Amino acid sequence: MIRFQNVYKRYPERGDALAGIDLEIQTGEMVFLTGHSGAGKSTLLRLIGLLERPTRGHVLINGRNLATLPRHEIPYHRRQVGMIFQDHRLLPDRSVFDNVALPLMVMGVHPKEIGRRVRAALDQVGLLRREHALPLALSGGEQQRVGIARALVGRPAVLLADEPTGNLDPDLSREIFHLFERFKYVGMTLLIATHDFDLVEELGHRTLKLDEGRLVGDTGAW
Ligand SMILES: Nc1ncnc2c1ncn2[C@@H]1O[C@H](COP(=O)(O)OP(=O)(O)OP(=O)(O)O)[C@@H](O)[C@H]1O
Repeated sequence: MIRFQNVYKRYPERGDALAGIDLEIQTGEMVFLTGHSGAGKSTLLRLIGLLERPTRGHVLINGRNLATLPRHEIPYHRRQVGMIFQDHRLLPDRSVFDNVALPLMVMGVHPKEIGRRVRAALDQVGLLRREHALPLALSGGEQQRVGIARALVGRPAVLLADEPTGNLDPDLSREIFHLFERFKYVGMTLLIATHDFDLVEELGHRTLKLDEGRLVGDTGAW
C-alpha cells in the first residue's frame, strides 16, 4: 500500500530531514513510527499525504507513483489518505457534526449522504450523542475522537496520525490506539507517529524507528 524508494527530503536551511528511506507497508498493517523530536516523522507522513514532495526518490501509494500523478488525480489521492494531528485542528465555532462533515462538504457530497456518513463516523468513535456540542465543550480525548471521525468520514484506505495522543493521559491514549486497532481489522492501513513508547511496546505492532532522517529500526510485520 505504501512504498518508499530511496527517498530524500532536503530543506535548504536544514539539510536532509529524510535520507535514503526504503520502506514497504502492506494493506491492513498498523505501523508505529518512532524517533526523537526532529527525526523526520512528520516529514515522512507529509510525503504520503502529498503535503510535501521528496527531493529525490519515489513514494508509491497503492502502486501509483505520487510524482507522476496527474494534477486532476491529486484530490482523489487526498481522499484515500486520512490525516490526524495532535492538536485536532477543529473549528471552535462549529458543532461536532459540522467539523466532521467539512471534508464531505468540500467534496460536494449530497446533504442526505453527509448526514448518514457523519453519523456513521461519529458512531465508530463513540460520539454519536455529542453531535450538537461545540468542540470546547468536549474533553481532550473526545476532541481527538472528533478529529479521528473527520479523518474517517471520507473512507480513506490509509490513515496517518501525527502524535495523536500527545496531549492525552495514558488511559485515553490506550483507548485511541485500541480504536485504531479496530480500523486495522477492517483492512485499513495505519501509520502512527508517536512518542508513546510504553504503549508501542504494550501493543506490539510493527514499529519503525527514525534517527536523523534515516530508518534505523524496523521490527517487521507482525
Ligand atoms: N517546512 C520545513 N522547513 C524547514 N525545515 C523543516 C520543515 N519541516 C521540518 N523541518 C526540519 O526537518 C527535520 C525533521 O522534522 P519533522 O517535523 O519531520 O520531525 P519529527 O520527527 O516529526 O519531530 P517531532 O517529533 O518534534 O514532531 C527537523 O530538523 C525540522 O526542523
